[in-house]
Amino acid sequence: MAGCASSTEVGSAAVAEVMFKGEINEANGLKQTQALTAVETALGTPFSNSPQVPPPKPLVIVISGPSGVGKDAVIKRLQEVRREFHFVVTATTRSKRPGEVDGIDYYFVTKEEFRKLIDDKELLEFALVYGDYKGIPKQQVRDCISKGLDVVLRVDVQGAATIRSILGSNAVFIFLVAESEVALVKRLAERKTESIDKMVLRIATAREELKRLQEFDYVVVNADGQLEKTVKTICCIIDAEKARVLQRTVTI
Ligand SMILES: Nc1ncnc2c1ncn2[C@@H]1O[C@H](COP(=O)(O)OP(=O)(O)OP(=O)(O)O)[C@@H](O)[C@H]1O
Repeated sequence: MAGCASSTEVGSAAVAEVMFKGEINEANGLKQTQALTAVETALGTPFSNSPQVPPPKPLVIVISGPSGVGKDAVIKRLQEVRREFHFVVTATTRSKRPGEVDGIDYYFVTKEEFRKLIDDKELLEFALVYGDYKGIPKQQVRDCISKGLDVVLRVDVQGAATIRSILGSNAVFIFLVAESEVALVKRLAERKTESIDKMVLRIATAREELKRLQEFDYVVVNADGQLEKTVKTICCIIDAEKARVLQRTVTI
């Protein structure tokens, strides 16, 4: 009977078998360390203590969606719950507003500096917004990736398309939607930042943007009063991306 065998009576493989059947104890004289040595001997190589897989690669996560859907609100909350992420700071040519801090709210640059960034192809994407330029400097993303940090970008749907043309499937693209158009309108109205004309433009644009949903990897519904759930879903997506066998690799 296997339970009665001693280490001198059985071969290494048999000892291993005994051990894994849970039949080893001090009483039968076979110490666990001896058994493990026997397993190693049977295997022919020592047990390895190295991680079984390399650490996950840093991610570039692009959060997009129509105006008013809640991109800023979601990112603000994400910043609170996942402090290890780097939230890219946009460069802008507009002048600093009271309370804004250079390097935290925006990188405030001159039009000449911005033009040089465009000429040097050093922007992931840029847009002219009400006469001022806004863009995402590539260097910030490069610096984070080289330090192994995950990067979160917040862009409109057109901006996401531009980034996709540069990074392809190497970034993770998340499309935020409201639960309905009515909910989106209500959210924009409650924000009280839009005139009627601007609301018309934003909702008409949102309809067009929704048609581009297929270009994204994930869609997350940011339902009314459910900001926490939205952020939790995004965290789950990021965790799942970290567990992918084929990791995305960003090079820019
Ligand atoms: N889940 C939610 N439930 C209720 N209100 C929300 C939710 N998410 C965001 N909001 C509110 O909706 C309004 C629009 O959100 P936010 O400004 O974050 O949208 P945005 O997508 O960043 O818009 P834009 O692209 O125009 O800057 C804000 O007043 C915000 O507080």
